[in-house]
Amino acid sequence: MATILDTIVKHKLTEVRLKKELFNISYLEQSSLLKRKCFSLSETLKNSKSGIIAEHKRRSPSKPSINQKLLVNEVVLGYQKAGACGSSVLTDNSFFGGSLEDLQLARATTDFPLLRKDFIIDEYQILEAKAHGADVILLIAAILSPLQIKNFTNLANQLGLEVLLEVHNEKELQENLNAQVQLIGVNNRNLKTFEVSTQISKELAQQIPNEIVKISESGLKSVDDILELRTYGFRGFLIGETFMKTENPGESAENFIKETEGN
Ligand SMILES: O=C(O)c1ccccc1NCC(=O)[C@H](O)[C@H](O)COP(=O)(O)O
Repeated sequence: MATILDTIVKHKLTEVRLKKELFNISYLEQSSLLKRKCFSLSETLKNSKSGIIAEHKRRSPSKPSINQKLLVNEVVLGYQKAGACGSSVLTDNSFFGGSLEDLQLARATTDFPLLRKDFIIDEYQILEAKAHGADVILLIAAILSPLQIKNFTNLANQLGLEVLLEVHNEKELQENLNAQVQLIGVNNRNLKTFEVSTQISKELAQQIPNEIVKISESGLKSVDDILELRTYGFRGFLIGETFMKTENPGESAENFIKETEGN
């Protein structure tokens, strides 16, 4: 049976092919954002006490409606004021209701690291990420070969972008340890069943080399989750729904961050 990732990737292949026909590389090269020096998420996390990366997320395959009404620029500005280390902005439209315009609005409003959260399967999307204001791209090991991850990382790094490599099991991690990424994220959400457990972060933590910043992603709800994962060496924590499901995600993030910094 096809998994949600299979479905998303199938859709993404068509989406990117059509986009490349409509807007070729020289169109992206006109963006003034391409010349910009990126903010470093890995350095920000190394120097942060809380390590929170707060996500803008309207909906997802596991939650059809999280928060559809707030403006992306207000949300990410709230996150920056709250003291988050950066923000993740979903740019996939079909499954998450996000867009590249969201990323560009977030860039225009903030001056902290922005992660383009999407399903990258083509080099075109990496240039597109920088051209719309991203500092970091996500590469998902479950949908790419180790060679693609190496090549995509090289291109991203040449553009000044950092790479967050997402893994969910030992094989995905071990196969890609030499890819030269700056950040490795362990996804606590099983994308086949949508079950969430921080157990996988705890199991894989020791296998991630110390020079790569460790991030735990998804399903993080409480300050206790953060305090426990810190003891396993995690420096970054990607949180979406816990903040986005509230009326004021910035305020929720601020309270959460204050509590993590106090402990
Ligand atoms: O969130 C989903 O349902 C999902 C489904 C399929 C692929 C990816 C998915 N999520 C993307 C993410 O990585 C999360 O948005 C991110 O880690 C934040 O997670 P959470 O704090 O649980 O909202």
